[in-house]
Amino acid sequence: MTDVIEADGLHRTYSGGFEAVRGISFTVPRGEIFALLGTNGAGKTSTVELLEGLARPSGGTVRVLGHDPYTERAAVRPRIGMMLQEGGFPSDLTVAETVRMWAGCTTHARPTAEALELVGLTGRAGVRVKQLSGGERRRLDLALALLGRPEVLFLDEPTTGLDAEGRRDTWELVRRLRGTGATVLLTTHYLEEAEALADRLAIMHRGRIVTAGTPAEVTASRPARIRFVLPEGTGPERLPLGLRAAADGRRVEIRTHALQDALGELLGWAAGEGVRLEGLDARSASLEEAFLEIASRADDPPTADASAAAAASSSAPAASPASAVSPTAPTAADPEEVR
Ligand SMILES: Nc1ncnc2c1ncn2[C@@H]1O[C@H](COP(=O)(O)OP(=O)(O)OP(=O)(O)O)[C@@H](O)[C@H]1O
Repeated sequence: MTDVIEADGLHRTYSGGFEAVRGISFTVPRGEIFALLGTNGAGKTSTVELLEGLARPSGGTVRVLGHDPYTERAAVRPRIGMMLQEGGFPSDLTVAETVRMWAGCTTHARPTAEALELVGLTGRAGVRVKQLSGGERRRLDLALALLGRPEVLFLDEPTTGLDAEGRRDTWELVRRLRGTGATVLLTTHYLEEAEALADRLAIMHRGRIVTAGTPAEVTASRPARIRFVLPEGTGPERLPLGLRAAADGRRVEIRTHALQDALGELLGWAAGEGVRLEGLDARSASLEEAFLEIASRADDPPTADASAAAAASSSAPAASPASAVSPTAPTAADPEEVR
């Protein structure tokens, strides 16, 4: 499969010297949905803007559809769709007028009715933008991003502000677009969104990719968890040796990479001893746990990023130690950003 997005050792340093993106590398093949996750301020939007060609990296290279999206903008722009975190529309235009205005600047634009239908805004065509709800504005944003039938779609938090139904409609639409061969890179704060949609994902923290891979690969490295409460009079010391994990009084939590074995041992012991395990709950690791563990980390040394991400996904290599520079060491000067 051809890689339509290639980021190699990307850095972005803002004026003032703050390095928001610290040497990240990943590739996205054609027809894949790739999600960038991370805490607030992790550098997702800063990265997406580099991929969209809205800013020039201060280090490293970006290729979208084989071109540099910043220096070869004319070659890339007609083939990509962008949904920024905050779209700015003239608020007095109606929804349909907004789409028509945008269509005027788009090569081979979809008909207005088709674009509105895709995002479920047909019934709101005559409504002024200022009267739309936040979720409807997000959908209008999406309609504009889809107008030019893009081969590559960048969606920065596409479902923020949408209700549960709107979110699911958007997921369905994104899947349909993938079905037509589009490549989608999205950022999201919703872990279930990444889990439901993404073929692969990367979790960013403080400007670096800490882990990357399929949702299953990312969670596989985390231990599963068994929780239960022992009955009165049964102390955790009575548990089989291998299961005497972190116990807080009668409350027991066991973390294990062999869930079936541990659960089998526990249930066998409970049956043999006639012990009832209250509130027994066994679950595999979730993306949320992986995310929270990463989010709680202090600023890791760059080398830790490289090994973690490389282990998680060979196709999404992390920053090489050589390319990870000090956050206070900008490479050049520029009025708006250090390039
Ligand atoms: N123009 C700017 N000048 C200086 N610093 C900036 C600028 N834009 C963003 N930053 C900083 O860069 C860091 C990364 O911001 P970015 O918006 O890329 O993060 P994010 O992962 O998209 O966060 P969020 O989830 O909150 O949208 C933040 O610390 C932010 O304050």
